[in-house]
Amino acid sequence: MSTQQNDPSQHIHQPAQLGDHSAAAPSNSGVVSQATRVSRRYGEGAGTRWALSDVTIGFERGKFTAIMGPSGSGKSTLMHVLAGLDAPTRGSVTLEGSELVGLNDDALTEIRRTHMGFVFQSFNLAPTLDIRENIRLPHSLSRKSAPYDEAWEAYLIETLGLQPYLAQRPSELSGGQQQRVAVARALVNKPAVVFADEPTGNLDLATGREVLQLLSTLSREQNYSVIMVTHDATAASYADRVVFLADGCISKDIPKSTAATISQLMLAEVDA
Ligand SMILES: Nc1ncnc2c1ncn2[C@@H]1O[C@H](COP(=O)(O)OP(=O)(O)OP(=O)(O)O)[C@@H](O)[C@H]1O
Repeated sequence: MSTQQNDPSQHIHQPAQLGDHSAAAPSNSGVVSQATRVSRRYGEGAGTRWALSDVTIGFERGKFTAIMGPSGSGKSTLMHVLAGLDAPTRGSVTLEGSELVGLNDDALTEIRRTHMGFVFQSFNLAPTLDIRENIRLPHSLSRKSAPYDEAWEAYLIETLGLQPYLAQRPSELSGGQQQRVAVARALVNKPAVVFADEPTGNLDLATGREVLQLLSTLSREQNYSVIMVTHDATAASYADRVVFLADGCISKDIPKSTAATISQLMLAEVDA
């Protein structure tokens, strides 16, 4: 991997402010999550590292995108910035046309609970809650005044095959079962976007495929966007689009491809 860094400070760009969506996709477009000229710097002086350098990318509703790239290329930073978990040094990040940059932590937390879902490699279920309580957690924690959609919960439980486990604790379930609970929890508030960080990393091959198939089918059916960070070319082959990062920049952006093609492109990135 090249250590050459693209210094985005050469670009003069003022981030859009709250209510000013001039730099963002309009909310009625197909783009649900958008980063515009986003840079993220870590450290100062000689130790400066640009984890992201002037990245512009939009993610469409109903589309499943995989983000790939060598270790240290900026995948997690991009996902964290898109989810409002990390603030960019420069640039604009919008969700459904609304600016996230500049919002305080409480506002970002509420947006994450009501408009985003998260699926992690390590499942991250609450160990003391039973499965039904875990599925309902994003709704219980949010200030959302909308009534809980029992029919939607029932659909998720049925589709994900969770009925037999509802009264159990996460530790009593297998990894695959726990990840299906995490998928239900991620979808319970009908998010605009689901962020998945290596969602199959702790699953066997068959269970991993099942989880990816569910994420992909549900995103199409329910019209939410999935943004998945992965090192696994097979997992990325379930996506409608594969974006490659290298040294904090987007190096390739391709439509749905086979695992073999994605592997070859990944190898080319590592060798570059
Ligand atoms: N909190 C931090 N402090 C300092 N540098 C950081 C921090 N987080 C990330 N970086 C640096 O930013 C760059 C991008 O990191 P990032 O975690 O986004 O890469 P990644 O592609 O997700 O890597 P991996 O595949 O290994 O998880 C790396 O050089 C990393 O060392």
